[in-house]
Amino acid sequence: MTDRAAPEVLISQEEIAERVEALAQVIAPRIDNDTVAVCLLTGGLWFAADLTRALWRAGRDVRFDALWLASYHDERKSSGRCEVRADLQRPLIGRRALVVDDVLDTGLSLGEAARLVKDAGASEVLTAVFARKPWDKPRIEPDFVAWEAPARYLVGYGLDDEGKSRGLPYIGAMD
Ligand SMILES: O=P(O)(O)OC[C@H]1O[C@H](OP(=O)(O)OP(=O)(O)O)[C@H](O)[C@@H]1O
Ligand SMILES: Nc1nc2[nH]cnc2c(=O)[nH]1
Repeated sequence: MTDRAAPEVLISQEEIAERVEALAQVIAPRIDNDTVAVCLLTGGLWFAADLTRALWRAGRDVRFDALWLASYHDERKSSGRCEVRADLQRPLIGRRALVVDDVLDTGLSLGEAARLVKDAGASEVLTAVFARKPWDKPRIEPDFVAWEAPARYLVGYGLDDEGKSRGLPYIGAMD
């Protein structure tokens, strides 16, 4: 196994948990139990798992679905294209959707997901990201943001370095 330099911790495991809990309190009044949480795979999995459980504590037992999109592959810069690797599994017609992802950078992935969800017939599309990076003109402004991140290459809490480090319980910077 090759040892790499540990990432610089930007937000701790404890602070992530606090922010997810606080965000669920803000989101809960805007959704109902018929809302479908749409997790963007792969990176959104960790935040979506925590957020849906925090929403349950806030009184909302949402439905769950996932959409697998890929844009960065193993690069640190967006390819500018968003590939749909797997589509939604459940009917969305007439239901409110809450699209959940780990990070908003250029906004290409979240914007594309919101469009796909709307095209699938959702009555309303809300979007939530854990981290928002300071991109000049993102393609979409998320409805809910847990943490304003710096313009650095983030890893942990779903964010990967060529597939590694998604399981770090904190978010760190690699650059
Ligand atoms: O706002 P953007 O510039 O589109 O960047 C954000 C997207 O980048 C990452 O996905 P990636 O394509 O790396 O796939 P992954 O979910 O498998 O990590 C991340 O999970 C977001 O979906
Ligand atoms: N791992 C990772 N993926 C991203 N996709 C968009 N921005 C980032 C980032 O900072 N880190």
